[in-house]
Amino acid sequence: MRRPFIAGNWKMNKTISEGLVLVKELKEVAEKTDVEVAVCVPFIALKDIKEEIKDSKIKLGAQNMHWEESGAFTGEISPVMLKDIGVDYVIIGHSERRQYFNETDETVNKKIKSALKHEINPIVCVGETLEEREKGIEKDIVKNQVLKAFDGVEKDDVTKIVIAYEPIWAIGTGKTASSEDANEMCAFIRKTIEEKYGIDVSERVRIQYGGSVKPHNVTDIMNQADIDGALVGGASLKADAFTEIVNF
Ligand SMILES: O=C[C@H](O)COP(=O)(O)O
Repeated sequence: MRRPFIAGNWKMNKTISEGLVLVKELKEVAEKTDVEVAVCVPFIALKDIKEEIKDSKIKLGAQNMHWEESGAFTGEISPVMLKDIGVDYVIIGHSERRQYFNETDETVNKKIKSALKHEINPIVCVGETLEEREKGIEKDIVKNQVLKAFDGVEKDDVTKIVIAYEPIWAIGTGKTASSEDANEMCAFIRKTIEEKYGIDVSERVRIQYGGSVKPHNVTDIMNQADIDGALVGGASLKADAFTEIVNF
């Protein structure tokens, strides 16, 4: 019922020409699978990558955006600009943006509502730090992030949003949450959505896991009942590894 969704987040990697080489190699796997496949690429590569994948099944994502449509915001990119290129998804509130660029629950919420207004599907990231998990407050943290992210979001829009649960301690570290722990949190996120919007919505919203997803652990992760996909960092930079992940 929920279509599996594997998205690669290239982060600040790949020149345009390197990115073009990679997506050319991914077209075939996207063609042959029922899994939805997206690449979330640096802003400057969006247009060229779009041109390369326009006749393929690969979807295009950005990694951030401003919530305003235009204005004096030096260095920022607006939803109007992303839509003009034909972007399908935008990652919002990635932990690296929260940690290094002062992204807050409030800006995440503004960005989500703006993306929806411009018909770009948000992939909203939530997740706890290691310290928070060790204190046993990880569910409180994640619930709070989810509720603040969805504040004011209309029921009809909820399933346009993909939620990515990314425990911060698992990102780029080689440590993955056990698939059971990851599923437990994804089920908890789904419950949080159910409490706010009802089960008809919560059963349809897609929840990804992110954090050191690799070819060797993806099957186990994707076999979990409440995990509908993966947001893949490091392993999305190599065609063979990402292809194996998509073919979990
Ligand atoms: O957005 C992707 C996540 O931050 C995971 O990155 P990673 O697969 O390199 O751990």
